[in-house]
Amino acid sequence: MPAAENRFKSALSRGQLQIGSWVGMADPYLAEITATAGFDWLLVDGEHAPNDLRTIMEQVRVIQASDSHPVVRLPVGETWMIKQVLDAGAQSILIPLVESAEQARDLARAVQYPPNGVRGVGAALARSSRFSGIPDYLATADAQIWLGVQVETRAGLAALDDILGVGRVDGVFVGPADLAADMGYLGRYDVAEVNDLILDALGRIAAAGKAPGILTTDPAFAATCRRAGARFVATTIDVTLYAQAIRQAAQQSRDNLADQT
Ligand SMILES: O=C(O)C(=O)C[C@H](O)[C@@H](O)CO
Repeated sequence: MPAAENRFKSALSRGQLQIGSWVGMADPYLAEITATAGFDWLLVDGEHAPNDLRTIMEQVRVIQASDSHPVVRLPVGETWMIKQVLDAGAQSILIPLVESAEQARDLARAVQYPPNGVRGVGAALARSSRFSGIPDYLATADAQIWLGVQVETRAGLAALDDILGVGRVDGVFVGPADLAADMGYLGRYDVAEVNDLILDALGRIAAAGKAPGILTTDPAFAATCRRAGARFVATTIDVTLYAQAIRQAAQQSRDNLADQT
């Protein structure tokens, strides 16, 4: 029996649009609720949400039991961290702040077993192999891992063509918040100069045969990114969605009941 098919990777390689949401609540119960929403993929955020290996694994587990696919974003592309989340059963990972082909090549090695890579061999006792329940795991795991890298600085964009030349990189996510900050527009998402660079990058990524990705909660910009070639598109962040909704609910209740005495 081989490693489970990575449906996100298969869909992207067929050119299919994958619509996703950020999952930053750092809680499996809430991830399970989000996994009922019908997104193609959910980003379990280990970079900016207060997650550790166990909370990531628990969220991966509940999302894998749904029709959505978990993508784990690590805080940094360390080989040992990548090994741990892959052993915990993640098949898709996204690594922030990649600025060179050398860095991308290191990541490519980290997601593969020898001789192609350096992933440590311990799956026999890990969730990834169903605790040795997948006899062909070691021989088939590499092919089902999806590696995405984030290009989100001017240095990263300058190295984009080199990064795209790294065969084992499957997708490139352009990070609008970090790119804007790097360009001197901290906290701004409406700067034409930044958006033009994002759209240009998405087109170059698509032209290189890789999956281009983006996160934007602006529907009009999401549509523009899609037209520029974006294939994995996150349109929602659970934390901000909840924060807005609960604040609005509180205000509406206050407005409704204020004059009723
Ligand atoms: O640069 C970006 O944009 C991202 O990398 C995504 C953010 O980290 C996301 O958490 C929203 O701010």
